[in-house]
Amino acid sequence: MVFTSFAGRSYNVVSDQVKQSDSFDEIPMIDLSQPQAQVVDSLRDACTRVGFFSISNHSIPQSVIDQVFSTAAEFFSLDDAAKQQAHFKNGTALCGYEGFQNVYTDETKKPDLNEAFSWRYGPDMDQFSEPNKNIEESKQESNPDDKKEDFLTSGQNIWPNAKPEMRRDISQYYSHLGSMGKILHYPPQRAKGPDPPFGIGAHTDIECFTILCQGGDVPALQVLNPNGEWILVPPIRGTFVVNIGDMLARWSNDTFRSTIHRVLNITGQERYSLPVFIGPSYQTIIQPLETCLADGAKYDPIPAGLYVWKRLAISRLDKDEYEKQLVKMENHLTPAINV
Ligand SMILES: O=C(O)CCC(=O)C(=O)O
Ligand SMILES: [Fe+2]
Repeated sequence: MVFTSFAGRSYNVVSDQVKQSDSFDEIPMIDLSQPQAQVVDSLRDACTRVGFFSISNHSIPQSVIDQVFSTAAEFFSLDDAAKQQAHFKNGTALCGYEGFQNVYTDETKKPDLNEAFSWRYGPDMDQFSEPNKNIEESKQESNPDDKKEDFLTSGQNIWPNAKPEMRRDISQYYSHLGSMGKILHYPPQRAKGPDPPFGIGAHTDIECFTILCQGGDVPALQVLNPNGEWILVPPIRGTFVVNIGDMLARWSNDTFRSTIHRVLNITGQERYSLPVFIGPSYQTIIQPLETCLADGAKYDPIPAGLYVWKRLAISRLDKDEYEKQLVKMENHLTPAINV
């Protein structure tokens, strides 16, 4: 069976001929309190063989995690108008609220059965909006000639007016991490029948790596092993799941694996999760590292920001809007590749 992700990656070919030592049937757990050399060995194995691992003893207080999940559940239970006010189409950074079936993640373009809210971190992202100011006030204060309309490097987050404390709780959680964060809500879905929807369709992540917290005890995240079997990532309170994304796979010339995963919530319970996608500065050129070129470079250099923008925009904007914005984004980000 050949399985290409939305990114069209090729090593995600799966077959029943794979040697056992090259496959996996469970997600490794790495205890960060172990001696450093042991942690490094476990990381190397997990990143090169599996592309996914869980971490324990990470030192982020459980109370901060519980608080952000309770804020998330309250936000998703607001009425639709309150959530639409923070819709990503009201901003410039492709961040904000995404309703059910607004986005597709897998290559079949089947809409995802989740709603989500995402934001980015950066000193510029919130400079116009005090915690309780709404987006209209924020827009009036911004200078239209300013480069603030540029995507990614200096766009603005939008926060829902109906829940001002959401920004505080998310920022507190986020200050322990970095890059772009998201909260997702997956309703229970039907288990049987032809062509079932997915909470998130099969995909690989875009940035370098993802740190994901699964809320509650709702097993639904599945990872594809090289034998073509879907392996469950069990939710374990007090741990995070970490997975390699496509940028780090490109950077390491596929030494590190960016592994296909999906969400199927057939537990009958509501599920919430909180991924943070971590990458380099959006001006960085991602080019296979010299130490990983034994088989020749598999990828051309790309500017990180343009890569992220294209991957996000293709499943969120209609064709005309995508083409229109692409020109702007290429102008904004392409010079960096010639440096
Ligand atoms: O909700 C999850 O467990 C996974 C989310 C995910 O894969 C993503 O947002 O890229
Ligand atoms: Fe993902």
